[in-house]
Amino acid sequence: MDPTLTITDCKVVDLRFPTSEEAHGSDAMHSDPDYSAAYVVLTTNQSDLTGFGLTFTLGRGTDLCVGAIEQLAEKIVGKQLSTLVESFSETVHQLANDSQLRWLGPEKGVVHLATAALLNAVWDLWARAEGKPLWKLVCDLTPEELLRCINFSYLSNALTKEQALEILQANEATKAVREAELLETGFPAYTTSAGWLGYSDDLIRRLCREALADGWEHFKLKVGANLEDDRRRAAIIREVIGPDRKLMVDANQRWEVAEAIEWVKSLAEFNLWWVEEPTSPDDAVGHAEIARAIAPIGVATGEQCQNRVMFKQLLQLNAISFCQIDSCRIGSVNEILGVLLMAKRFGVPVCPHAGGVGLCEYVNHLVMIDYIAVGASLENRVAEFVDHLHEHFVYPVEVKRGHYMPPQAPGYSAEIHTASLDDYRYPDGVEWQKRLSK
Ligand SMILES: C[C@H](O)[C@@H](O)CC(=O)C(=O)O
Ligand SMILES: [Mg+2]
Repeated sequence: MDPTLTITDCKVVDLRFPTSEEAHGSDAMHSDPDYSAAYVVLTTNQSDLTGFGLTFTLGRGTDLCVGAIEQLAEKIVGKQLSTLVESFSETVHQLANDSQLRWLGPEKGVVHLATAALLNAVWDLWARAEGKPLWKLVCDLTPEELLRCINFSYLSNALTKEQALEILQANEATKAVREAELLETGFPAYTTSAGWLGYSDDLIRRLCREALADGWEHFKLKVGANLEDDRRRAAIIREVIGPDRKLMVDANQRWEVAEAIEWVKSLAEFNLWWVEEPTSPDDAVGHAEIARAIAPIGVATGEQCQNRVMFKQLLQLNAISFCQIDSCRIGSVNEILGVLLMAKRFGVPVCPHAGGVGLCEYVNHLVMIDYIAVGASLENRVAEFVDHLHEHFVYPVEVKRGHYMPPQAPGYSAEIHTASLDDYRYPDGVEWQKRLSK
C-alpha cells in the first residue's frame, strides 16, 4: 500500500428506501420499516481511491446516525490509511473511546452504529488499495497480522490472544482448500424474503414456491404478533416446503421469557430449526432459560446484540445455538473477528443476519472469512439472504441455488450507484420529493 495514501474528507448521506410501502422487512416490532443507511464516502488524496461504508438503519433513525458519524469522522480524516490499519486496534480504541461521545454508549446504540459505518469504509478503502475483495484481504493476512486488527478488549475471560492465535494458526494449512470450495459452490444461505409479517398468505405461498424452484432449502418466517396467524402461516410454509427443509421463525424481541417458551411450544409441531430474538436482546439469562426450555429447537440472536461483550455472555451461558453477527451493529470486522473466534471456541455456528439494505453485500464477505480462516466448518451454517434493493449496489451479491458466491471486485461491496443516491437521499432525493410533496 502507498504509505502516503491519506483520507482527506468524509461525506455522510442519509439514504432511505420506502420499503414499508409493500411491507418488505416487516416484523412483529417493526411494522413500517423503511430500509435505510447512513452512507459514508471517504475521499483520499488519490482521485482513483475512495472508501465506501454504511450502517443499516430504519427511516427516521438514519438522521441520528449521520450526526454521530460526522462527529466521529474527525478521528480518521487527515490520517494516512497505513497508520490507521497498521495499528488497527488503536484506531478502534480511538473511535470507541472519545471521552465525550462514549458517554452515549459505550460501544452500543447510535455511536456504535456510527463506528461500524466508518470502520466499514476504512476496511473498504484498505481492500481497494490492495486490489482485493475484503474477504480475500482478510484471509491472506497471517494469523499475527490478523490478530493486530481484532478488538480483544473485555474478552480475556472467554478468549485470550493466545487462544485466538492457536485457532487461526490451526486453520492456516487448509485455508486454500476451503477457499477453492467456496469459489466452486459458494456458502449456504437461507431466505427470509417469503416470510415478512405484513405479507398475505397468498404472497407467502407464491414466494415460497418461487424460492423452492430457485433451489432454496432454508426458510424463515416472521412471527410473534398473533399466535393463530403464526400457526396458519407456519402451516402454509411447511406444506409448501415439505417436511424436511429447514424452517426458522423470528419474533424480533416480542415476548416475555415465559411467553416465548409457551409460544414456541405451540409452533413446535411445524418442526422449527431455530427461534430468533425471542425476547429482549439484552437479556442473556432470559435467552438461556428459553434455550433450556425449548431444546432441541435452537435459540438464535445477534442482529441487535449491541457488542462483543453481550455475545460473550450469550456464549458463556449456553444461551444461543446460532450466533447471528451483524455487519453494521457492532464495530466492523475488528469486533466481528473477535465474535467469530469466540463462537469457534464455544462450538456455536455463526449464521449472520442480513435483513436490511447492504447487509447481504457485507455478510457475503464475512461468511467467507469465517469458513476460510476461523470457523472452518459448514455444519449448521447458513447466512441470511433477503432479496431487496441489491440493484442499488455497484457490486451486488451473487446468489446461486441458495448459496452466496464469493465477491470478486476489490473492496467491501457497499458502494451505491450515484443515480440511487440522487433518487433516495432523504429528504431531497427524487423519490422522496414525489412522496413528500403529495
Ligand atoms: C426490520 C428488519 O427487516 C428485521 O425484521 C430483520 C430481521 O429480523 C431479520 O432479517 O432477521
Ligand atoms: Mg431477525
